[in-house]
Amino acid sequence: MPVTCTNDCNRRAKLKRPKTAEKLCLECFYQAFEDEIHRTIVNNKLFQPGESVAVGASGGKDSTVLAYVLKLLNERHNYGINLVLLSVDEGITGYRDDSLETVKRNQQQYQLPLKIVSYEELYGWTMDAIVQKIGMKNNCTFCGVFRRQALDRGAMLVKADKIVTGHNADDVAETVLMNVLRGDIARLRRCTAIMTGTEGALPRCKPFKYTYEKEIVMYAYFKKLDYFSTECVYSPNAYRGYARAYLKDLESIRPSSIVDIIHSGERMSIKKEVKMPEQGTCSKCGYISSQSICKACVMLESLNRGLPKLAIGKTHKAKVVTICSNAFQRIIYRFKIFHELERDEIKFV
Ligand SMILES: Nc1ncnc2c1ncn2[C@@H]1O[C@H](COP(=O)(O)OP(=O)(O)OP(=O)(O)O)[C@@H](O)[C@H]1O
Repeated sequence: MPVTCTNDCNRRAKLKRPKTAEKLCLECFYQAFEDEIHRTIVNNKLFQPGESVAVGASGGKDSTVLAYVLKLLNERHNYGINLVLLSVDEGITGYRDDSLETVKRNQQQYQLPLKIVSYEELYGWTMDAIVQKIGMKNNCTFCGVFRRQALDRGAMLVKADKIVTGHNADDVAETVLMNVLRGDIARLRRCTAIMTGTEGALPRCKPFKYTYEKEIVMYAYFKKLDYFSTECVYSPNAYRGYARAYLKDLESIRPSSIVDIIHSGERMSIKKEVKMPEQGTCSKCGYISSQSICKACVMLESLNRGLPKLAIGKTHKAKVVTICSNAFQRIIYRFKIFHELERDEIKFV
């Protein structure tokens, strides 16, 4: 017998909501999904009218749904924000080049401006070249550090007031688990924040903090959104993979586990006597950093000196490398190029 929608709308249920187990028709699912994100945005005051918001657009399901839903909610609820798609081209052949094609199509479909920045122009290195130097192990560390900074640099180029990313509830819960397992108190405190970077850096927020990955996939599927679904060719990402597998097991037994872990992370308090890193700025590039030299500069220098492994692991080892070198000149040069780019009129693809 056909099941009717739990919302008493008399339509046939088409799916079971992963988060609540409600049996819903498509219309009620879309409404519930969009309303939840709207409530997250409003309750956490994520946007102010007139703001320019850069959507970190990788072409994957999360950021594609994010761009689509933000455009829709902005029009439906008059947030008054200006959305810009911002993509980082890490230089990964067979992965990012294809996904950027998806972002370019999204730009046409959603009629939003698009800015692409690349590791090559910012750092003089593509991920393909980095992997050739350091191999498959630890390359995600380089990529993550460079991407974080590249997104900020790109957002500054388009004069954005903040950045939004497609990190979803599963991502946040995995990160809580990983930080507990590593005893990383500083990151544990930061990772559940819906908005970070309010002290000095460009604010960065996660409107999908409470949105389940399974629901994002369902939404993209039923709405027939155009997204790219291949995994990065360089990211076995072992540690997160275990946290993810564990979380999926928990979710299958108790779907609320994901949001429960996020709430646990939010409620954990840190003893006053625990010393937390202090935010300052990098003495080389001026980017926000809790060390005198930011991680991106340390990594870049180690790459340029042909000693990339020194940038992985303990910071003091890496610092020794950065002190003595004419590679500093190369960094200055890179950032000079960057500032020249910055002065240029921004051209949207
Ligand atoms: N190359 C990139 N350019 C711009 N934004 C990016 C890029 N890579 C990641 N992001 C942003 O960071 C978020 C989380 O990235 P992650 O690598 O975890 O991918 P993901 O969970 O597969 O997300 P997606 O499905 O959007 O690719 C993305 O949703 C996106 O907003």
